[in-house]
Amino acid sequence: MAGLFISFEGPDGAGKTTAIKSIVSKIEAIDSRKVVVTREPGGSKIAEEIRQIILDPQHTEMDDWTEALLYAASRRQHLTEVIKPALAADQIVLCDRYVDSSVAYQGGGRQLGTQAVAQLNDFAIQGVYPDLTLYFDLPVAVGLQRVRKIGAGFDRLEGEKLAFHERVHAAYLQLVAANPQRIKSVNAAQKPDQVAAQCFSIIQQYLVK
Ligand SMILES: Nc1ncnc2c1ncn2[C@@H]1O[C@H](COP(=O)(O)OP(=O)(O)OP(=O)(O)O)[C@@H](O)[C@H]1O
Ligand SMILES: Cc1cn([C@H]2C[C@H](O)[C@@H](COP(=O)(O)O)O2)c(=O)[nH]c1=O
Repeated sequence: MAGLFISFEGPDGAGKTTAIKSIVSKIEAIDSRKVVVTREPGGSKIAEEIRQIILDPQHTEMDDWTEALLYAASRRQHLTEVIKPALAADQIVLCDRYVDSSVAYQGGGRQLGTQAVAQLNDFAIQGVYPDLTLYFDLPVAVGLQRVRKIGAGFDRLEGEKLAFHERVHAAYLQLVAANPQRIKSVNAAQKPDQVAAQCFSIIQQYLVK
């Protein structure tokens, strides 16, 4: 498949969305391909509807495997409707979270097992992995503090206890160590413009000038 697929990963409040916004124009300045910004869970009508179900803080009774399956279903729909067509059209896809989030949050955080959740997602993604994944490295408590400051309240996942988020963090670090070719760490504790600059210096190596 042509195109360039980049995912952004990390704990809640790590600054992924903020960085993606400022990276788009930097990419467009040197690569003529169309840049598509999207996110998971979500990114298409059906996938966004699944997102609402998953993140609703009132859905306290949701079974952990149901949660994992819903993330995978949302991913499958998004991949089919948005990511694959964009890559086939030789576009650049910047995706705020993708399959590594499921491995870290459901595999690690929910303790369903990182291998089991990766296998579940194999059905959804059929081998479509990002060319590059930027991992936003930040202590869990700092990210949650940033989210708290926004004042919009926590969604169902953000509202989990600290131990859950620490397990997510540990699973991410394992993913980073196991996939050095694909996943590159970014220091997300820097100022927003420094974070964006570090992301872009990595992405630049994948662009067509
Ligand atoms: N480098 C930074 N330093 C301090 N604050 C930041 C930084 N980057 C983003 N923020 C702020 O932290 C909050 C969360 O940022 P953002 O939404 O970009 O994170 P995110 O990784 O997309 O979070 P989530 O995964 O929870 O959606 C926002 O209020 C944003 O303004
Ligand atoms: C894709 C994906 C996401 N999550 C979690 C991570 C976050 O807590 C929320 C999504 O909210 P965001 O503000 O858009 O980052 O969902 C997950 O647990 N598993 C996944 O596969």
